[in-house]
Amino acid sequence: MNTSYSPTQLGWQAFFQQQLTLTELESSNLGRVIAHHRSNYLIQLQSRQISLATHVSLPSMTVGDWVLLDENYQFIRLLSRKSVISRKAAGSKVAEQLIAANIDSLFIVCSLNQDFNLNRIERYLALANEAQVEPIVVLTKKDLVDGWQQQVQLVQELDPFLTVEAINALEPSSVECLKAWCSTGKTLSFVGSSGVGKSSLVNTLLGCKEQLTGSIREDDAKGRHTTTARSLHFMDNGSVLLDTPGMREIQLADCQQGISKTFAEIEVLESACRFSDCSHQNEPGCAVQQAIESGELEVRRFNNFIKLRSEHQRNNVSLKDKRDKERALAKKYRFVQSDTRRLKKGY
Ligand SMILES: Nc1nc2c(ncn2[C@@H]2O[C@H](COP(=O)(O)OP(=O)(O)OP(=O)(O)O)[C@@H](O)[C@H]2O)c(=O)[nH]1
Ligand SMILES: [Zn+2]
Repeated sequence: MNTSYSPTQLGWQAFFQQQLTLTELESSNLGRVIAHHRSNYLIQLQSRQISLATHVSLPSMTVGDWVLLDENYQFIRLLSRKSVISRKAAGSKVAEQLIAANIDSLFIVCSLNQDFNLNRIERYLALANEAQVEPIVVLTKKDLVDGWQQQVQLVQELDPFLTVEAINALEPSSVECLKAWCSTGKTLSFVGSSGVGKSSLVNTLLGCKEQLTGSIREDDAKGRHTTTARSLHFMDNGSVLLDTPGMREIQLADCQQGISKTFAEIEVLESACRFSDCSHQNEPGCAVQQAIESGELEVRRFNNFIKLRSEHQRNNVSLKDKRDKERALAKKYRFVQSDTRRLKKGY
């Protein structure tokens, strides 16, 4: 690929510049991770792409990360992230999986037909709020649904300050409203279930067919997901789009602030309960139950809050336990290494 990009077109911002010395700025190469495959990372530099083989010595990286490379394109270090979206890895494995790094806004994509689900939107809002990136809820397939205005209203009721847009992802004039977030140097990411129209949206915004979409997937006899890896695309106006594959399971881990911010009004109610450890079931003086009875708080929203909070607590305990064990093991290795060195030197 011979296309040349300016640092700003790659999403370079003052936040990253501040992390470099003058010498590093003059003598090193800067690159952005644009794809993460099983055995390598694909790095976009200003005028070329390079492949960096995955290796235990490399930190865990994800699409959107900025890396510093020496003059021979050898890895020096990963730059501190402005934001990162992560989840607990799918399945029973206890690990955090990075989804996207250094993004400015997150498009939460949900279709207005069968996929429409307020609980799922709240889950994604918690992710965006944890990462402190601006969430924009994008409701697709407006052309296929009558009465979509009602669904827009339901999403808006989750938070009066939330931006909610209903669109037809296949129609350029319909996605025009999203261009306000696509300004030069900004990185946008998309999350949402498989088939909701993320790749279609990327294509319409880019004005081309860079991403294969579901209609092409339907020819795939194996029925595989169209988007198999996260990837970055560069828009002509200088913004960067980061597509993610549809995720069947987004379990929250390390997301306490995100959950608090998403359900702020419930936490305020909780603090007004008579008992500080109120379970909001049938205790006297429960402000949460009173709010549900008066219609001020929706039962669905309360149940989802309890569900996400307990899921988070469960995952966080296992993650913390894993990290503590890893730390203890690393300390043990360091001790054994220094002990061996000491014995070799004979003192
Ligand atoms: N009518 C209509 N069809 C849409 C719209 N958005 C997406 N589609 C269709 O829905 C199907 C799935 O769209 P994709 O863009 O592949 O969905 P995706 O979210 O990228 O799916 P994954 O790659 O599996 O994560 C395709 O056949 C699209 O043409 C829309 O707003 N209106
Ligand atoms: Zn209570």
